[in-house]
This record gives sequence, structure tokens and C-alpha cells, in this order.
Amino acid sequence: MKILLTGSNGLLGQKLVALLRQQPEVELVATSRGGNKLAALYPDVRFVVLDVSDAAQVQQVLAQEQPTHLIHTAAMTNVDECELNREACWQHNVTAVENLVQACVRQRIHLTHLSTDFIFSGEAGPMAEDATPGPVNFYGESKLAAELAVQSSTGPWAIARTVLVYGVAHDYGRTNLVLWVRDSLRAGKPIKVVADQWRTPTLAEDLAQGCWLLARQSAQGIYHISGEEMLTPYAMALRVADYFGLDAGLIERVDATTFTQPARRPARTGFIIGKAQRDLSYQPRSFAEGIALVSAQNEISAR
Ligand SMILES: NC(=O)C1=CN([C@@H]2O[C@H](COP(=O)(O)OP(=O)(O)OC[C@H]3O[C@@H](n4cnc5c(N)ncnc54)[C@H](OP(=O)(O)O)[C@@H]3O)[C@@H](O)[C@H]2O)C=CC1
Ligand SMILES: Cc1cn([C@H]2C[C@H](O)[C@@H](COP(=O)(O)OP(=O)(O)O[C@H]3O[C@@H](C)C(=O)[C@@H](O)[C@H]3O)O2)c(=O)[nH]c1=O
Repeated sequence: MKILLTGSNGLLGQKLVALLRQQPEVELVATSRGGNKLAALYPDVRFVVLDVSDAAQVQQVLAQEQPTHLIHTAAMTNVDECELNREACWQHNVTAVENLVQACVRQRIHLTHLSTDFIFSGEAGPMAEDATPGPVNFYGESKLAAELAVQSSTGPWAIARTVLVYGVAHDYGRTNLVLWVRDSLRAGKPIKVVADQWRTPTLAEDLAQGCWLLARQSAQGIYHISGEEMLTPYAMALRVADYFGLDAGLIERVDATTFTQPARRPARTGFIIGKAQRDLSYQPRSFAEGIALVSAQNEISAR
């Protein structure tokens, strides 16, 4: 197998590089639009610059590399920024996928595309793969349009939908719920955390494993790849405080209505992951195990 990965500097991208470089049957090509953040960490991994919104570059890189599989993680993932800058969001999240689909069809490349719980309205979670979409923000709309482009492909494809991903990444600007709660409490900073949203939070390593399982068997169709536990961000925050022995008194329980974010969030998402468990033997860690792994990784990088 020759796997070309997009978005290799991102949270999931980094975990996939770490996982795929260890698979003896895989020849890996990591790609990102900027310089390679993992160059020093994994000098053995081949890296090529690729901005997926540039159709000519997509065509040129895929023609040159001739992968058998492509895992597409790159996207504009700041939900509020997507709401405010819709043109850029569409270009990176939809036009880019149309470019990739075209090239994959032409070269018969198996495409694994990353999608989100935010394609749903959030009234009825946890949801199975065949639930009806209805995004409540522009990021969700863009990811749904991208899914439709993938689903209309005449080539082989899989869609991995996921939920609230957390983990530690190298030289990485964006934070995530577990790190944000831990770091705020460590700094003695009070935080407001919502108790009226429900999610099945996903450890980045588990998601990478799910994507690898899909690509390895050239799976076809939509798969929900997330954690298994339905939790509110408030409940997650309490568990993080407890694990790290931090002051839970700094966590204020609030409703989403108290936030004034540009983009609306769906209230109750979360996934039923039985299909991935059955078809792929996907087995995510518990949220407690995920926090423990995050903690161990930070200890290693602090040494
Ligand atoms: N994080 C989450 O909670 C969830 C994520 N997802 C989906 O999973 C996927 C992976 O997410 P995650 O790893 O967390 O996201 P990150 O934001 O960590 O990584 C996304 C990467 O995509 C890159 N990128 C953006 N636009 C382009 C482009 N035009 N060409 C090349 N690279 C580009 C970014 O580059 P740069 O570093 O330069 O900004 C970034 O490194 C995404 O498709 C996302 O929609 C779904 C549900 C939840
Ligand atoms: C900033 C903030 C977030 N939260 C909660 C709300 C939310 O459920 C959770 C994460 O908030 P964020 O704004 O970081 O993330 P958000 O943009 O809501 O998260 C999403 O990212 C995109 C890419 C996805 O595809 C989704 O699956 C989802 O995880 O934390 C609070 O409770 N208090 C806060 O001050």
C-alpha cells in the first residue's frame, strides 16, 4: 500500500504519521500546506508540500506520487472562523474535496475522508451512520457538502465521521478540551464549561487507528469513529480535574446560551459506533484511559 496523507501537521495528521510509519506494508507520503512540523521527530517519513485547495497542485502531486490510498484529514477546523469567513471555509473544506475526488477517481485511489458530528442538528444523539443530517452552522454545512462530493464519487471511498477530538500534538497551535481544562486549572484560572451539550469524545490515537483500519481494508461507506461514552463538556472537565488532582471548584457549570460564539453548536450529538466495532474491530479507549495517555505523553515531551 502507498498511502498519501493530507494535513499531516494537524492533530489527527500527526497521529496518523506516527502510526503509519510503523506499518511494514505501508509506504507513507505525508503532506501539509506548510513546512513539515514532524521533520525532526520522524526524519524517515517522506514529506511533500500540498495545499489541497490548489487543484493543479493536487493533480500534480497525486500524478507524481501514485498512491493506492489517500487519507484526507486537512480542513479548516475553527468552527467560528468558518462562520465568519465562509469563502475560505468552502474553498478548504469543499472545493478541496472536489479536487481530491476527481484525482482519486482518475487514478483509482481509495479515499478515506474525515467528517464530523457537526453535519447533524444535534437533537437526537447518539446517532448511527444513517441518521438524517441537518447542520446548524457553516462548518457543518461545508463538511456535509464535502461528504456529498465523496459519496457521489464513482471510485472507492470511505467516510470516517468523528466527534470532539482530543490529544497532544507537536508544535501545534490549536488546543482541545482536555488540554484547555488541564492548563486553565493548573494556572488557577476559572473556566465556564457547558453542561447542556453531549458528545462522545475521541482520543486522537483511536481515530488514527480507525482511519488506518478503514484504509487497510479499502472499506466502502460511512463509519462513525469516536469514543463510546456520552458525556457533557462539564462532566469531561470534572474528570480531567479529578485525574490531574486539580481544583474542580474553578469549573463553573453553565448553559450554552451563556456563550456568544459566532457559530451555533449542535446540542446533542455523539455516535453509535457499533458498525465500526463489528466491521473493523475498532475498539476505542475509555475517556479515563484517554486522559491517562495524554498525561503520559506530556510527561515524555517535558523531559
Ligand atoms: N478536531 C476535532 O474535534 C474534529 C475534527 N474533525 C475532522 O477531522 C479532521 C482532522 O481534524 P484535526 O486534525 O483535529 O484538525 P487540525 O485543525 O488539527 O488539522 C487540520 C490541518 O489541515 C490543514 N489544512 C487546512 N487547510 C488546508 C489546505 N487547504 N491544504 C492543506 N492543509 C490544510 C491545517 O493546516 P495549518 O496547520 O497550516 O492550519 C491543519 O494542519 C478534519 O477534517 C476535521 O474536520 C471532525 C470532528 C471533530
Ligand atoms: C471554549 C469553550 C468550550 N466549551 C465546550 C463547548 C464544546 O462542546 C467543547 C469544545 O469547544 P470548541 O469551541 O473547542 O470546539 P467546537 O468548535 O465546538 O468543537 C468542534 O470542533 C470541530 C472541528 C468538530 O468537528 C466538532 O466535532 C467539535 O468537536 O468545549 C465550554 O464549555 N466552554 C468554553 O469556554
